[in-house]
Amino acid sequence: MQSSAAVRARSVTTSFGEVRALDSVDLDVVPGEVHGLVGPNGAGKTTLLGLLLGLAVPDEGELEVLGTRVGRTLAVPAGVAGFVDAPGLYPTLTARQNLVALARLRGSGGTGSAREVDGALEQVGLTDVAGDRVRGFSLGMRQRLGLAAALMTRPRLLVLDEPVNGLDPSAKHHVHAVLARLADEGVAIVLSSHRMDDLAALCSDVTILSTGRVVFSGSVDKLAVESGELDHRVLTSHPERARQVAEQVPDVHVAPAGPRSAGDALVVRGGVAALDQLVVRLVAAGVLVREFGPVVPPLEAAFLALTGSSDEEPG
Ligand SMILES: Nc1ncnc2c1ncn2[C@@H]1O[C@H](COP(=O)(O)OP(=O)(O)OP(=O)(O)O)[C@@H](O)[C@H]1O
Repeated sequence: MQSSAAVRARSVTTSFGEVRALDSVDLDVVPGEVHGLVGPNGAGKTTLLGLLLGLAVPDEGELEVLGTRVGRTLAVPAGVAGFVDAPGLYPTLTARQNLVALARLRGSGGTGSAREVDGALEQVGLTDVAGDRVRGFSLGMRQRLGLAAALMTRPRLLVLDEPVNGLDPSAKHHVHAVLARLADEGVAIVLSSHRMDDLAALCSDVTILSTGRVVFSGSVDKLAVESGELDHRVLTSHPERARQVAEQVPDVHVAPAGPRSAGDALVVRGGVAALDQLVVRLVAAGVLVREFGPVVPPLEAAFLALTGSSDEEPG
């Protein structure tokens, strides 16, 4: 097994006592790809990221990182940078001092020169707080400093655990832009997130884990299709008339009036053709359609369906 892939995992299994944190996991990531890992709590995301960072080795299966088979000893594979849980930082040092210290500790790659450090801080938008002690940093600022430390090693594979967790919208936008640029330059990025909207904004491909098993792996577009028929909320100028019309459209299921159809909205479910037909008939009946969209976004619905986390009754 030797390839140009950034990550190639086959039947990777890792257990902690009785718990199978990863159960026969396959993963493929190519250079320039931003690959998201998502799954409910305890699904195995952090365990998998830890394997990529060389913090643990699989019990079974084959793992190749940047063309090199991961062996049986713990070591960060060359060209890989990132962090799991939270970046390891020195709270009593400033942001700048942290980056210098981390570069010196690593010994290889960057030297921690002022130019390098300032460049990394600028990339993640921390220039203004470069001289502040990390002790006072918010979660989001620590995440960004961890990213800056990783960037200084000029990685070919970047591994990030919840990199936009705790970031405000502007900081999130900043990090998205940094990651997109790195991917354009050919860096492979594997990141975890609990939020499907963040993954959709950042990733071309996603792997969904559920209790250690891969339940989906593929493009974000393909995942959206997995959601199947969704409940849609329809807001119109004439709610009563709209309900009467909808009840006459073949293959459209109309949910009974209730909390989910609050604000005079109808909740309907059906295939694309049936929902298209509904809009045509509403307009023909003189009912103006003001809003028409899925109650739960398609990616989230697919996630809930695939991980069995949905406790919602079908409309
Ligand atoms: N060091 C450990 N010792 C014992 N069990 C562990 C250890 N690390 C992880 N586990 C177990 O392995 C499983 C996977 O955990 P992991 O942290 O990889 O999941 P996760 O998807 O990252 O979860 P979360 O979203 O909550 O961070 C869980 O059942 C967890 O309790």
